[in-house]
Amino acid sequence: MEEGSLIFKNVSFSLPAGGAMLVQGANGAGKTSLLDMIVGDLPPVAGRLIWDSVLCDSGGLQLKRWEAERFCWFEDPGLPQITPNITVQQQIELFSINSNTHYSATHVLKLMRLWELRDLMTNILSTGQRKRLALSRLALVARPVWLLDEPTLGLDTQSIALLEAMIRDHRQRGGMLIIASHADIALENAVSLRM
Ligand SMILES: Nc1ncnc2c1ncn2[C@@H]1O[C@H](COP(=O)(O)OP(=O)(O)OP(=O)(O)O)[C@@H](O)[C@H]1O
Repeated sequence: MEEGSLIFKNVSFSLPAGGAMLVQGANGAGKTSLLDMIVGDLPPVAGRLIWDSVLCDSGGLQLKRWEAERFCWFEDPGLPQITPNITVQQQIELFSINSNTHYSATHVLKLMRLWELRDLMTNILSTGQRKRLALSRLALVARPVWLLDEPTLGLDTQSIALLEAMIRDHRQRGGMLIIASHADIALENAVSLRM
């Protein structure tokens, strides 16, 4: 993209508590950029984001503060969230620090099929195993909005089913979800946004 060119326009959506939106579009359509905008990493040229009837201006700092409080950001491949040279269990415990989790570390290790791997160093995990470890942060950090960018890449069928179950649980608790994905993922009553 040349500097100053428009990636997308006329994008509008609203989400209620428990709502989900699936963002789809060709490579380069702007799906990741939209998620960056919501977080506040990328100020929009025009437009507005309203949260709980409060207008968020495009000040990145303000939205970054929101990110810390309100969002759980998961970006493929999720690897920056994984700390090298510690065990899987230690990583789960790190994710749990200062979190208001609904679950124990043991529960999440079992839930994410990481229990057998708990003493392995994060460096030697396979792609899908690392991805499952990164996704376990979703269960450990209770946030009202999940922003997921291609979360199923590298996951086997069983792990995708796990993710779908986590999403259902999150939504039943009133959590919201915005997901950019090229893959089919089971989402009941999801709003679809085509870019
Ligand atoms: N930091 C940046 N500076 C300049 N252009 C960028 C930057 N980040 C992304 N772009 C461009 O913005 C456009 C949208 O990129 P984006 O990553 O949002 O697309 P996407 O829909 O998520 O694509 P994909 O399906 O391939 O992941 C692309 O043309 C990309 O090259």
